[in-house]
Amino acid sequence: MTRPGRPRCAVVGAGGIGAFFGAQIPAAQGTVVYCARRPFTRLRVDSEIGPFDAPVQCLTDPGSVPADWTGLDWVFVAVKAQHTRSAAPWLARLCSSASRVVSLQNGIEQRETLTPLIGGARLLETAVYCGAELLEPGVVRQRGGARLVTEDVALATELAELFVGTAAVVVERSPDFRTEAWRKLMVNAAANGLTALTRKRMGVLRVAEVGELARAVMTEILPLARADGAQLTAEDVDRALAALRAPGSAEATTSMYQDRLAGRPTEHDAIYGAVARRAERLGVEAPLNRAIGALLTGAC
Ligand SMILES: NC(=O)C1=CN([C@@H]2O[C@H](COP(=O)(O)OP(=O)(O)OC[C@H]3O[C@@H](n4cnc5c(N)ncnc54)[C@H](OP(=O)(O)O)[C@@H]3O)[C@@H](O)[C@H]2O)C=CC1
Ligand SMILES: CC(C)(CO)C(=O)C(=O)O
Repeated sequence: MTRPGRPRCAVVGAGGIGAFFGAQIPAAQGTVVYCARRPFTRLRVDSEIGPFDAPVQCLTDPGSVPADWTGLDWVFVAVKAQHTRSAAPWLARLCSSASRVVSLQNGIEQRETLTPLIGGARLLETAVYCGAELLEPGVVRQRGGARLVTEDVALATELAELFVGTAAVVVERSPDFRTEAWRKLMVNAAANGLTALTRKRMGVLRVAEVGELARAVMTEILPLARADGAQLTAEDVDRALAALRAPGSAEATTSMYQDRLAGRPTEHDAIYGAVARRAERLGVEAPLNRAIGALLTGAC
């Protein structure tokens, strides 16, 4: 239930993104509990504005969620897509129709996946632009800006209010979230797989042949995105590629690169698998995206 006073928030998956955005909620705006696999007792974020510590309350067992927390005000989902099902017990304990759930996950299938797991809660999807990495439980390194693009709905306004007073987070409401979701998927399809497969940072896209491959991967997505109602054009590909290849991005990593380097499973199904499924459904070809997905499946 929504209680008087500060909203209560939970972050399910206290990794780079979950811990970073949880730490950005000012204490005056809400209390945050982290639902994690590995416990931590302090939360330190190292960002370009300097390191700061955030208050920590961490749980590692969904069974330990107090009964009166069901219907928590805000629940942020920040596990990798392949772990959403394993996080279902947290969502079952925390969510009711009174809750607001924010997906911070990459991909275009969050609504489909999360809706059956969140007890009728209102769901806000986001496209997350933020480079964050969990160095160890409770220690996050974040670089560059932190932007959440959402639908232009009342829930997004409430989300923006939660971050009032936090210069580090921008919540941008878009009148055309479908286009924004596909734009983000297109960026992920170009950047995540190619950095993960080459095991190189974003600067690898500045290699001419790799940059051309990234362009082809994104261009292949255009007709699919348009068949799905998104308004993306070749200029969007140009802009996205220019941003990915900017000299200032060369040292940036991607979440998939981080997982590949650490020997963890990668989130390829939420990116390339999603492209393949949508292509199948809409009768569009996507051989390059399928090939990258297949390579990552083999690599993991
Ligand atoms: N990192 C980035 O820069 C960006 C990431 N994203 C997206 O954000 C989402 C989160 O990514 P990111 O933060 O990088 O991922 P991380 O792997 O850093 O964090 C995910 C966290 O979820 C935890 N987890 C996994 N399963 C469970 C479970 N069943 N219950 C509780 N916790 C669990 C993991 O635990 P453990 O630590 O034990 O593995 C990990 O700490 C992804 O969808 C990603 O694509 C989007 C934009 C940028
Ligand atoms: C766009 C990018 C590369 C960083 O925000 C990302 O979404 C990721 O690392 O998964």
